[in-house]
Amino acid sequence: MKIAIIGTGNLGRSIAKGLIHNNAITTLYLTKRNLEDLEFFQDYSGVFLTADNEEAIKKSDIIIFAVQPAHFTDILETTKDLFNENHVLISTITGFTIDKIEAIIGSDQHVIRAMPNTAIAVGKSMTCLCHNEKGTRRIKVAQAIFNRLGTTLVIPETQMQAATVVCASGIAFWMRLIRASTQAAIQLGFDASEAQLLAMHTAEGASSLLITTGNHPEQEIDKVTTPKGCTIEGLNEMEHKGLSSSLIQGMIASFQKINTIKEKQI
Ligand SMILES: NC(=O)C1=CN([C@@H]2O[C@H](COP(=O)(O)OP(=O)(O)OC[C@H]3O[C@@H](n4cnc5c(N)ncnc54)[C@H](OP(=O)(O)O)[C@@H]3O)[C@@H](O)[C@H]2O)C=CC1
Ligand SMILES: O=C(O)[C@@H]1CCC=N1
Repeated sequence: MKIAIIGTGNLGRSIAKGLIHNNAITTLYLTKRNLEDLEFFQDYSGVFLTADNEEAIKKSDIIIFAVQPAHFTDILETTKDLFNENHVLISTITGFTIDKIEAIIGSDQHVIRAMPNTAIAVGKSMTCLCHNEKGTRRIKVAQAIFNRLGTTLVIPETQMQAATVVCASGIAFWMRLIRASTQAAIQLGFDASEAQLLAMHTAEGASSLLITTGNHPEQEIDKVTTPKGCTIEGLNEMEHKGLSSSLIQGMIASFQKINTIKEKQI
């Protein structure tokens, strides 16, 4: 696949690493204005670095846009005449609706919005996708790409903001939970690196149990909670202190914020 990433910052770099490590490219054009921090990618065959978005678009079929929302309008305005029938345009840009994209480039392009997360760098992104009417014909192509880099779910566009909070911001939320678990393990006597190892792999194990069995979390919790034991003691104390409520309220606050950003910045 001939892929271009327009705006190779934090997310774009993660996508590039995932594509390279999963052999998902024939050529990969990476663009940004200042190319210095992309030099790491120069050693990979088939990967080209350029500050010229037009060159990258002309030489690619799948165009992944990963710039900040404030830059997207200008980039679309300056490149829209280059898009042709072969192009699949994938936008990862938070809050930038299909309507707004079509208002600039028209409705005759395959447009897909993707909301991946930075775990795409290690092939473990939960990526939500939606598409315009024409994009219906290419959604399978986008799914094929992102399925090589994790798991995908096609959703209505109206759920994209919520998906951003749950999946993209979600990486940060889960990191904090793992860090807190690490801090507790240190207090319980493990050194820092051991503590992080225990926290990371326990989190991975919990997640893998649900993915593999399809069970509800409470079914797995029931298997761990010995009556009068230490697990239920710890769980109940966490809930008295508001663990679930705090996580839910944080995600609702994040969702409220994303809707404000959408109104003010785009
Ligand atoms: N970070 C995340 O986890 C996620 C981010 N997103 C969305 O992805 C988008 C990118 O986020 P993120 O990677 O964090 O942002 P970054 O700011 O890290 O990356 C954006 C990159 O775009 C480059 N850029 C700016 N203008 C241009 C231009 N005219 N042509 C080419 N490149 C340009 C910038 O580099 P330079 O200044 O050198 O040009 C910069 O490195 C955002 O819209 C965000 O909402 C979505 C899901 C997850
Ligand atoms: O924090 C943000 O606003 C963006 C959207 C998802 C990840 N980063």
